[in-house]
Amino acid sequence: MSTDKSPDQAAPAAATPISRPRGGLRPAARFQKSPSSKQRDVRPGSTVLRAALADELVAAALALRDMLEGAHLDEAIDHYTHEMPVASARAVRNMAYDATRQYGLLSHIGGQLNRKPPVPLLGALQALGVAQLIDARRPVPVIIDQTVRAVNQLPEGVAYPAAAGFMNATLRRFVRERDALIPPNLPDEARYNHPGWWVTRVRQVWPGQWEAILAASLDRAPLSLRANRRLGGQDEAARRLEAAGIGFRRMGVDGLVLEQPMPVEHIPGFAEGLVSVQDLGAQCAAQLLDPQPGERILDACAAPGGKTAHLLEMADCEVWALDIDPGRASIIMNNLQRSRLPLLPQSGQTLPRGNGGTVDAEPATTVRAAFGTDATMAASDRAAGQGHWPVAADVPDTDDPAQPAVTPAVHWGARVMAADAADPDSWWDGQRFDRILLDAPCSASGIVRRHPDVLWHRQRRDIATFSGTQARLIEKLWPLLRPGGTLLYATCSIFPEEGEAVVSAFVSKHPDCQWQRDVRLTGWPGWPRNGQLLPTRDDRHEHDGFFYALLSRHR
Ligand SMILES: C[S@@+](CC[C@H](N)C(=O)[O-])C[C@H]1O[C@@H](n2cnc3c(N)ncnc32)[C@H](O)[C@@H]1O
Repeated sequence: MSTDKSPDQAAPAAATPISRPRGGLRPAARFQKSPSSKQRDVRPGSTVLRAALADELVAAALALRDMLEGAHLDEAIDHYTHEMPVASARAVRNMAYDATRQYGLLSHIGGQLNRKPPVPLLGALQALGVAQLIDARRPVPVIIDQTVRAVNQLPEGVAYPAAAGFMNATLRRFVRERDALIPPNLPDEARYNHPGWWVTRVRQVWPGQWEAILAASLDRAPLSLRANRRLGGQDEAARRLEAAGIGFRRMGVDGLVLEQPMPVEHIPGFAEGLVSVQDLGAQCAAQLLDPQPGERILDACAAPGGKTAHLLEMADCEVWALDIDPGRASIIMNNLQRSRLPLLPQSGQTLPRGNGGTVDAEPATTVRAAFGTDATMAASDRAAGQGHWPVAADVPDTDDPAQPAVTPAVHWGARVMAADAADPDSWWDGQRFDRILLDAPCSASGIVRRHPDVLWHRQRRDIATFSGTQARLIEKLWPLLRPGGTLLYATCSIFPEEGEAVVSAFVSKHPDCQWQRDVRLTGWPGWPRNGQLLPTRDDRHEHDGFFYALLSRHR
């Protein structure tokens, strides 16, 4: 995890199914071309605290350009800032996030300023310059000067000979004609900084709340924490924060919201797993599913494992944590390790152990087929460069007198697998689950305030594609639930096509399924009966957008 996240974006990347960079990221900016940075060492650990604004603008423009071409914004920013001083990397992150949050307006202004569209990188730099000029606190001459200097640092082949003049002229024109370029009657995309189809759809489906939803989605999300109940819970986390002089509010049963975001490495107890970063709306999942000791639970789409960890913090249960993406499955293990939660050995696997030896797991069963060769814990261990995984069956050497007695049989923890939840034949052992969490892949339209790039990656037709995948997953997983068991269907979407519609269609076809609408959650007096949490800045219920439906299977 990067250590240079800005206060705005201190949280590690949340679970988000937004698209991968298309064709990989571009080469890093050539900071050595900058006249200012030529004379200074701007690498981390050097005495230089900040690169020139022109350098920061180049890095932000590269990241914005890549984001518009399909890259994850966070990944792009990390890529272009890893050699920058921490303060500059933070400034780049803030500039790139701010520009992404107002890209509807910036692209509208660009359309007015430019006779023909500039090459994408020059257009991204212009958008960043305009974003800086829109902010009335910024000194206009410095912004224009540094943005023009930044043009001269763009990689060869991007900036044509007159590009600096073009940038200078268009930024000055923006300053002169600002009011005419930002009239009150802007088109929806520019006015609400969401794609036009998105605005139309939210207006249709949430007629009373649509403007509040769009506004809340453009907010900077606060840093919300989940306290680990096994390590002292909310009381202990609160005590540690108070001792460090960090302002916070307690929210719900396990939640704490910091007054000021900060890099996660600075949060007391984060490294030891006392707290994890998780939105308050996401914290509802484990509470709704209500795991009980001794139960066998399936977390079907689990990476990066926030909800898996919460389930295990709540009860001594066995959680099968699946994710189709082996790389993301290994992140589940990292997160469980940090939270001091045990991994159960996979069938047929040999796991590394704390004292450098190995633990032989039980003989191979059908579960073994779930793993590709790259997805075993040992392989993930190597990839992640970790020393060892905490294993519930962490058997000490019996010939070492310093070691305690042999650990009794494993009875709770996570079995992490890289597997397709929609293909149970490839991983399921035939024993039904007591509870299933289906946190299905979705549009991520509820978590825009944390991932504003989702706005510019999604297309209208994607919503129907996600609905189809969600319907398929719930159909495939229902038979794995024991009679009397409970399935929690969840998405981080605000579109009913991915929530209410998927569940209604499913319930209507399955007489053994009952939708439990009268759910009460401790700490949530206004829990919505339709299970749809909408993104809100309300102090009492501060959260992202989620949809939850609790389904019970008749005996
Ligand atoms: C919304 S995220 C899950 C977030 C996670 N539950 C958490 O709280 O940290 C959806 C995940 O589903 C995974 N996924 C998508 N299709 C899948 C499938 N067919 N089987 C298993 N996992 C899948 C994606 O790789 C992604 O990590």
